[in-house]
Amino acid sequence: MQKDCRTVWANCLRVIRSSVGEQSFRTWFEPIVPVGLQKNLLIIQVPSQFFYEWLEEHYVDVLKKAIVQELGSEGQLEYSIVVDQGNEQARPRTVNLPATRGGAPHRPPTHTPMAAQVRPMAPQQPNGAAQPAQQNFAGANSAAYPKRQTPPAAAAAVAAAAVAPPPLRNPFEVRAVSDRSYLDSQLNQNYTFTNYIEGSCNRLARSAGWAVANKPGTTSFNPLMIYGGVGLGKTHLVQAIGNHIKEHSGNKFVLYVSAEKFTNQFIESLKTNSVQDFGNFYLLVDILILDDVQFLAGKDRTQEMFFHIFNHLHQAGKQVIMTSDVPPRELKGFEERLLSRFKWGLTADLQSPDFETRVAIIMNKMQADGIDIPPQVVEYLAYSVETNVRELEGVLISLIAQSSLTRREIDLEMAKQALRHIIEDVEAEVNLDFIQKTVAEHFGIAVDLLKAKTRKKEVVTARQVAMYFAKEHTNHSLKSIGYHFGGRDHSTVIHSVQTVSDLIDSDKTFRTTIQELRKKFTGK
Ligand SMILES: Nc1ncnc2c1ncn2[C@@H]1O[C@H](COP(=O)(O)OP(=O)(O)OP(=O)(O)O)[C@@H](O)[C@H]1O
Repeated sequence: MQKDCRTVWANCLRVIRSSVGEQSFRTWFEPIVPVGLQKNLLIIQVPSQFFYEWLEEHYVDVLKKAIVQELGSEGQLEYSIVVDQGNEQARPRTVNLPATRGGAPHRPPTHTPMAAQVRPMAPQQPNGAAQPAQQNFAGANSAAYPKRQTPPAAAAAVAAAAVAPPPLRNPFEVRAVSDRSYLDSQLNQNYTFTNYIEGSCNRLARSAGWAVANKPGTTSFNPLMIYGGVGLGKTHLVQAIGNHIKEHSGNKFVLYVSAEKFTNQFIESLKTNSVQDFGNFYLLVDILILDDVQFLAGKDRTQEMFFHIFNHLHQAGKQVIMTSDVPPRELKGFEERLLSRFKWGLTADLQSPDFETRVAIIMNKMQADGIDIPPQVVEYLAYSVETNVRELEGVLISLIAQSSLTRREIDLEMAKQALRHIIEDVEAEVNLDFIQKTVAEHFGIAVDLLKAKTRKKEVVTARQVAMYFAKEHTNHSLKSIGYHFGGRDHSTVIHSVQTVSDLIDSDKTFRTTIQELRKKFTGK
């Protein structure tokens, strides 16, 4: 009697089931649909390119064994891969199967358009994106991750009685997870769009983030890559996106993970032979936020794993969001195929906040803590800490602590003290105060005169010299230097620096004065 493809595949499944674990069987073999049998060629349909690659990498021998048993040594297997028509970028390319390694030969995979497939268990998303394996994984045994969330109060009793799994001991402990609300997103709820101050430094990144937060996976910003220097708000922004999605599309599983944690978990899974659980777990995710992706540099195997996960999620219309300290083109130690994927969507940078944004950030933080500080203190802080929002926050925290310890109102003097302690390392020992004091002493004038309006010649010269050294020995911008010299603008600072440079060239006595002063700042 002529066999049909279903019977052949059912027999193959029996062989496979005896060779792989239950979890793997459900995850990797149950979703496969037999779609054709031509003599000794069995055609099976798999939900995605990733799925196909995974089978090839991990189960090729098991599949061969099953095919040979069922169709004889001439038996062949062909994969038909479901293609997401609505997402050309994600369209898998034809992949040639590796040369036969004994047993049944393979044929290259064919790619079945999503529309042509008949699979009730893999519904299409509204945007037409294929939703292949992931749906099935969610219902099947899956790898659970960090800690469970507390179920909402109303559901707590039912949950406790019905499913409540015991606390998970390790991140990838395998257990049935039919309710994904048990999975913790690892998001910090304090990071929101509301408290993320917008400025010209972050406008593009913020609006792209907002678009993604409202339509995850369906904009062309997939992946969304945010890059920028230390402490400029990358983590805040991507977590704000995650929190917004969680709040507005409750059933989506958002996961925030740092690249370092991802790497450590992956290494752990290698040690404990649970790489598949690791992979399975990440396939559950609807929105994956990977922070500090530069950490993956040079870590080939972790990159490879991330590559597969990325492909699968992207192809299934899931959103991927990443941060990096440099733009993708400057990332070193990455495989080209991964770098090229980073550039598929939108890359947006974060710059150091400008003065007005810094003022707004300070005001916002102070308001959130219910603290009032005089405008001139806000201005002083905003002028003094220019490059890094985290540092700015450090000064604020220190001010708040001091004010509550000493029961004093925050004033300019206290702000100066706080700055001295906190940004010492930025300016080293040579800070603006020291320069002003040293130069004033040298010229025999009071420090305050450097900041005053007077235009007496000896004061003007001393002021110009102090500005010159401030430019040479501190990290302050021209604008900030001007501010610390009585609120002068940056063109005055440029003019001062130029005047001093010219005098050094033309006036020997003046040159000696500068050399003496410089020794006090450099020790040489
Ligand atoms: N535009 C902003 N509005 C409000 N707060 C901000 C803004 N930018 C940064 N911050 C705050 O600055 C601090 C540092 O930000 P964050 O940790 O997001 O920086 P990062 O770029 O991820 O730093 P790193 O490079 O060290 O990972 C956070 O407390 C964050 O809330």
